[in-house]
Amino acid sequence: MTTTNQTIYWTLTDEAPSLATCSLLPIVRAFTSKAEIDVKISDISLAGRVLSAFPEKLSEEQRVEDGLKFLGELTQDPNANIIKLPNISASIPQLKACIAELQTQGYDVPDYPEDPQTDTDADVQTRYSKILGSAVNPVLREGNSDRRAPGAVKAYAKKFPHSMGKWSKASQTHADYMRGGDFFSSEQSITMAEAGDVRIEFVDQAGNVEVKKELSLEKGEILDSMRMSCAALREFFEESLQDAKETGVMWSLHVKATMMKVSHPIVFGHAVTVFYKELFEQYGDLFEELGVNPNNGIGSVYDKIATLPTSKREEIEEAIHKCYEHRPKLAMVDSSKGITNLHVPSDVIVDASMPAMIRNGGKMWDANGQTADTKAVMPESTYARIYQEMINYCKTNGAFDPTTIGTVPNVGLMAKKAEEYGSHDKTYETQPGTMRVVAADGTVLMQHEVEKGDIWRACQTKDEPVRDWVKLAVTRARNSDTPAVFWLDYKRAHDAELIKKVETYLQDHDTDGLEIYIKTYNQAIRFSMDRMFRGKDTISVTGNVLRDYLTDLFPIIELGTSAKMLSIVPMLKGGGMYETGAGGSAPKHVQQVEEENHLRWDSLGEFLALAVSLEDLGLKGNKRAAVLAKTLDAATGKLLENNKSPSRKTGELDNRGSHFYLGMYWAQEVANQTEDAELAAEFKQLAEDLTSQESKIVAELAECQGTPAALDGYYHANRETVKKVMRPSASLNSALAK
Ligand SMILES: NC(=O)C1=CN([C@@H]2O[C@H](COP(=O)(O)OP(=O)(O)OC[C@H]3O[C@@H](n4cnc5c(N)ncnc54)[C@H](OP(=O)(O)O)[C@@H]3O)[C@@H](O)[C@H]2O)C=CC1
Ligand SMILES: O=C(O)CCC(=O)C(=O)O
Ligand SMILES: [Mg+2]
Repeated sequence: MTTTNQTIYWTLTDEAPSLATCSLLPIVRAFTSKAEIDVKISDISLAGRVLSAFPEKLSEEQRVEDGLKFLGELTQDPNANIIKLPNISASIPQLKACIAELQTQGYDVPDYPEDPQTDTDADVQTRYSKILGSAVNPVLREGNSDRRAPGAVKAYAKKFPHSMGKWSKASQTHADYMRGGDFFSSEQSITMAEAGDVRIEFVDQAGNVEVKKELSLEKGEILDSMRMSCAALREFFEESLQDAKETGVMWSLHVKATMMKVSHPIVFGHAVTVFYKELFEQYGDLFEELGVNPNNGIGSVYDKIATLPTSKREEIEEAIHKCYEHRPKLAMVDSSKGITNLHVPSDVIVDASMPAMIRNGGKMWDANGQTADTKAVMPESTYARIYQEMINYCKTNGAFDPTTIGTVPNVGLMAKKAEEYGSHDKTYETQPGTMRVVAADGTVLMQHEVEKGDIWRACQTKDEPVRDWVKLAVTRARNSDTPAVFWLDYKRAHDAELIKKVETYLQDHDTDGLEIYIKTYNQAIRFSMDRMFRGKDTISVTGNVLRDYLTDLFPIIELGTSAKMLSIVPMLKGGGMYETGAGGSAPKHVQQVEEENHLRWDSLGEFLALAVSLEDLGLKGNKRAAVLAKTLDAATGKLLENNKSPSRKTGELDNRGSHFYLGMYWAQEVANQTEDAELAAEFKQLAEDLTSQESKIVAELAECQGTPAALDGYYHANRETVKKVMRPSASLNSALAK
């Protein structure tokens, strides 16, 4: 498939970003249409993905194109130009809610079968499993990741700093993680000297061999295998709960059940059944009958008991409450609604939750709506240790000061489902026996003894992405004239393999005058924090998980949110994907719209992404696109300087208002530039209209706020209704229509 270089594919996603798109896109198109650029929508929303999976269940008019499949193919095209907004990575409870909503709207999509009994159910479950969890990003990310805060954004944060919680030296907050029995302690890793096939096998205690999966590996590919002990995990949870209870600190769990969609829901489930141990002991059989799945959170218990007679239900609710008596305080997601950290596995996601806690002076919310110190539990020790380093740093030096600190951008290994983030189809909850990786000739390459309930997984890292990542790191270090640190721990089997490659591939590049280091995670974060504290910048060059974690951690400390990051994925095949920021789809923001018609979503990530997307079209020969890119950058700079970003408060400038300002500044910039006089003339009218009507438009955008806004759906809102909500200014709409 080939495309002209005149199309930008703009993804339609979920929640706050999809609302924002309704307001922003008409403005964007007013500009791009003058440069013969078509901005096409591609629907990759959760609802869109569900609908496209069951065409045979839908009428002709109800069917939708499989946007993800289309874009996945497009990533192989050197002219691909995709603007990717954050989407929901759905947990099972979210998927079920989405299905139920579509059914009430008249779409005959099947229920999610938790425990398939028939072939039809099994087929439905397979189709849904491709939609669950982080199903979008790995398909589109056919390149490595380059995320940073542009100069103008950093300057904005220094001029208008976000608030930071105070850190006390006496804070009880700390990270807690397993000291043994986890993936870190059991990791094994090999590099393929030649291309070849391997088998993942399970050998039971009687010696029977079951082939779990066959893999064709490329020359130079790294394959890891590792095990987490179920017994050690449960013991760790019990000890950490008792320790929290004894020391009087709140307890919170931080995992990534969305991205790590197979292993982390299991880990989450163990936390639930250990925390509510007596409950599950007492009602285990009943829960089994009712189909309670602790991996879906304690919320699953509440869901399933809803159908029981009142007296039984109340008895179980009583038993749940009894568990709290001898457990520590549990961190809350929404204390006003009684939603705890263990309710739903997708509510607390480690990449965003830990930085938010650190930004908050090490505190999370308790059941009374008060903030409290917390024991932040991340069972897997590999990455948890970096958070403890930052906590230590903040306890010693106080909170970081956004007006003075430097920046830590990231170059992340991500392409081709690198490392843990591609392990889902090679993750197993085991029976007692041996899990092993065997070469075609029968040689056992790696093996682990496993017990019942252990989690065993294998991870692949291809050579081509590693080469590209090293090159990207050198290029970024050169272009930003900034030291770069590879965060690689020689004690980790996988990293030891990677270090050999990095040392080899660095020699392919001119690194004269560059500062490039390889440091363990703890050394790397201390080095970076020390420099950041002194106002200096340091590029982090990391694997896939740290890419994800650090591109929330540092931006949330530096800028208040990772939404303000420029996030570029230079695709291996030459195209470009421009992600908007590094954060998620901000469900809380939608709630505010529904209650008060105020959208606090900041589209800065979209503005930055669009500018580089246009710049790329410019480099590929479209001169007007180049002018639009430059003027958009200038407009974004002005928007930041004049503080026209959305406010959190209803009645003040929101997402729609900041879009208006972007449009006004952009039109002014285009009208005033001299590179393309004809284009300048074409934008004179729009610039004048928007400038002269500024106060009227801003008033119209404020007037609509304060009362609830119905969106006719959450996962599959009615687009026409949303458009009306998101485009309430008649004056702005008519200026754009002209
Ligand atoms: N690239 C992707 O597609 C990603 C998708 N996700 C998905 O998003 C969903 C929610 O994830 P969650 O971990 O809650 O993270 P979110 O980033 O959605 O939410 C955390 C908080 O970050 C702030 N925030 C995020 N984006 C913006 C923005 N543009 N403007 C202003 N503030 C912003 C908000 O803070 P406040 O409420 O204080 O305003 C928000 O509540 C999940 O389904 C997750 O899987 C997550 C990460 C990346
Ligand atoms: O795809 C996801 O689930 C989340 C991705 C993410 O958090 C990131 O890439 O920063
Ligand atoms: Mg992330």
